[in-house]
Amino acid sequence: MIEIVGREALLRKRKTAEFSDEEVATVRKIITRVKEEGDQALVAFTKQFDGVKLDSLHVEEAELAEAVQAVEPKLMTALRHAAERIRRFHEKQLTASWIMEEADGTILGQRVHPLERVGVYVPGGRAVYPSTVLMNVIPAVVAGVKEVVMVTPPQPDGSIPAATLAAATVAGVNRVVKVGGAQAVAALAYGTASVPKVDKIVGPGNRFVALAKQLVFGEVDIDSVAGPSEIVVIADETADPVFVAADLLSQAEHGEDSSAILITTSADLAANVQTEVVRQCKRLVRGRIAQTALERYGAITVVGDLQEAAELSNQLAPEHLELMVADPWGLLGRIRHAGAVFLGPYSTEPLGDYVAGPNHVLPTAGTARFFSPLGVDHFLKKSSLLCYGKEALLRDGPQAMALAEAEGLGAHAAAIRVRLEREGAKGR
Ligand SMILES: NC(=O)c1ccc[n+]([C@@H]2O[C@H](COP(=O)([O-])OP(=O)(O)OC[C@H]3O[C@@H](n4cnc5c(N)ncnc54)[C@H](O)[C@@H]3O)[C@@H](O)[C@H]2O)c1
Ligand SMILES: N[C@H](CO)Cc1c[nH]c[nH+]1
Ligand SMILES: [Zn+2]
Repeated sequence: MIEIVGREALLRKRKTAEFSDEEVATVRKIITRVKEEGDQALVAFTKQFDGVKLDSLHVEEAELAEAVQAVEPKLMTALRHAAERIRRFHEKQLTASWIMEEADGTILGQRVHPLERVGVYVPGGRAVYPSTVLMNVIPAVVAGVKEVVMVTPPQPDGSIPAATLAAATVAGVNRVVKVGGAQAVAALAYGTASVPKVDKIVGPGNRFVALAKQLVFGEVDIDSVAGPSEIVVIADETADPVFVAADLLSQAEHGEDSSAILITTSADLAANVQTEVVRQCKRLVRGRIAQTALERYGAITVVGDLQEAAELSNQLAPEHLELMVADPWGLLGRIRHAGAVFLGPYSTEPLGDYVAGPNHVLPTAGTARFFSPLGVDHFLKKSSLLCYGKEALLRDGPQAMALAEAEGLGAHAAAIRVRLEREGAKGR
């Protein structure tokens, strides 16, 4: 079910952030209809794609309170435990405004402000993701965002899973709207009667969601491409095949479009993991999904040494990278592109998905080359601050005028010259 292939074949299985013309056309149509018809389009698409006809897209306060009562106490405890660890990690990311004062009294600086209203996409579809609610919302709350609007697709009975709503309450969401897919992204970008227009849309989702976010970028800001889940494991002969197989399956079970790759220096480990994956997959509730994902986007490859393994992994720039080798800290220095790196046999990826604290919304499809994990910074924006005095103007003004003249921008030069002349200094 998971093939052992050569390096070239493995690279051919690599997923990219590209979309087909057909996908682009579909999502453009959805966006245009939501822009033109507002809630009416949201209701129609929810009927078409989620199979439910809704009279109201709103989740009422009472539904949120009921959800907290409805979920098992064990789950509430886990949500609060995870929320606390996620909050603590993200508080370390806060950046403060700052100023620098020069000897002549010039003050320069940077002011940091939270965004005012953000939209958080929480995937629904085939799985329930309360952890994704925490991971998206807590950094926004830590940053000081005033209003967090959460969108998520309804289930066939029109409800939102209680665990998702309970997580929204724990995390501090202000409003929940029952709508998913590209239509939800369009609603957040342009605003409808039920969905307020936001400044930024964050959160993972399937290809329709990821593409819609890219298409509305510019109208609003977006975080990054966080699409179908991925894992790469680099393992040597010391790795336990049971652990490696379990971790590959942990991401493969997300969806038929997930990818799971093992790069190893040991042919024995490769064969053992292959057998182990088959054995463990049979026991999984979502085994069918994992199996399809592994057939499509899964692979094992044997390389000559760990340096080659690290280079191959850097080429893939995976969302999650596990280093199951004798000296993971030694290998870390060779890793340049990965959304999150897990070191050693006990740092299994699902700990990062749920409770460790770092964000699980990570760049996918090779975009870890340039995108970072979702974090507090995504919810902050900065303004620069400049305050000149007379002395500094006399020093810098002539230099600025020379540059303005080189650019042929006379009014720029004149704005400085009138001040220099007022001070009795020669404008040029
Ligand atoms: N990177 C992360 O942090 C992270 C976290 C959780 C989930 N995920 C990923 O998010 C994805 C969730 O996908 P999902 O599909 O389960 O849920 P989803 O909420 O992303 O998508 C469901 C929506 O897709 C739309 N849709 C479905 N088929 C369509 C079609 N043919 N045309 C137009 N729209 C259509 C529908 O509107 C539906 O509501 C998975 O790939 C999973 O791996 C990633
Ligand atoms: N592994 C996913 C990100 O790729 C996040 C997640 C949510 N729940 C379980 N896992
Ligand atoms: Zn996961």
